[in-house]
Amino acid sequence: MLHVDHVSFAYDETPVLEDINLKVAKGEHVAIIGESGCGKSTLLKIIYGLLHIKIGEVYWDDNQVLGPLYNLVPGESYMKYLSQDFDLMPYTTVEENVGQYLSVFEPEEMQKRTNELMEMIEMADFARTKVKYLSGGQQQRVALARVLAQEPQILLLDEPFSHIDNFRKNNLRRNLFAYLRSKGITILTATHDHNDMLPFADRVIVLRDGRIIAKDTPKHLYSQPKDLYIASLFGEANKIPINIIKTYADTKRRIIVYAHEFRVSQKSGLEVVVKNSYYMGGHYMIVGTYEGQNIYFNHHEALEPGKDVFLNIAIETINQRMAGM
Ligand SMILES: Nc1ncnc2c1ncn2[C@@H]1O[C@H](COP(=O)(O)OP(=O)(O)OP(=O)(O)O)[C@@H](O)[C@H]1O
Repeated sequence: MLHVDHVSFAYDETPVLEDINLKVAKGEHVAIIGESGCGKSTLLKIIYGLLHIKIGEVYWDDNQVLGPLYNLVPGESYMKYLSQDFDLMPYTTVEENVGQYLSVFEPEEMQKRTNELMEMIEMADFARTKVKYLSGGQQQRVALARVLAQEPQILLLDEPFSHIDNFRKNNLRRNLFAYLRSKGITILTATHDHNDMLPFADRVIVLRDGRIIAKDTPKHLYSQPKDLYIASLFGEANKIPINIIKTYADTKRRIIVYAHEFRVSQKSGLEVVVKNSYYMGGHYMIVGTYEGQNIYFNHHEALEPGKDVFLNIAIETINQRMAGM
């Protein structure tokens, strides 16, 4: 088990992480999500032992992770960290990069594993290409295969798909996380893209300004977000008083409503004035206003700016959000 025990950290005077307490079981996949600058990379670097912490401790089972003051070579052997700068050997080939840490005493096995990993990242055709000639996305894929080749017990992934085009991303995510699960590797993925974690993570840690503000399953976090910050990690969302959507409700409590949960209604509901319509492919995202507050909702067609429309949501959605309050 990984145990981050009440860790606080600052690079200078400004606190970057405050009282981080986290346990991750063997084989578990935990996603760390939050806006840019909230401390995700810093947390992964601390877990890997790249930064010296004065407050708190990190353990993998009974081994304490010792920081750079104690380790000449950064990083722990049972752990691998895929950083945002890929740490590749630019003047050697894809194949050599992937196979670098595999045992040369079993050449056949080494070749088989290298091929398997190159297939997984869909780079077999580039086996003999020098890494410096690859695009950013291709290099990121090679970096992934390279850390996997080392079969760590725990893998720390920092924005692992940030440079990879959408065309490949979905397939790669599915292949990678299925592979890691089949090997029982514990995973921590830092991301701000919910697509990296909703289908794959067992649990999600939400960071805001260096603090953990939620720990939950992806499904629960999405369906009952505690606040607008959390909901906004999943897409456009609104926070509005229940009684302005359902006039009969005798509570001013505010609930989160995702843009796709609104239905445009002819006669009743929340009355908004349309400001803009944005084409999103399968729908339009409309920005309207209600008493000076922007309201985001989806609709199948664009709406004329200045038009008054009524928005409604299903009672089931209200009940679900109320249950989570
Ligand atoms: N080496 C450093 N020295 C000083 N401050 C730093 C250093 N690295 C990061 N920071 C600051 O620490 C805070 C957290 O940064 P961190 O990179 O951990 O955030 P993040 O959530 O991973 O962001 P992103 O999603 O953009 O990668 C930021 O305010 C950042 O400016």
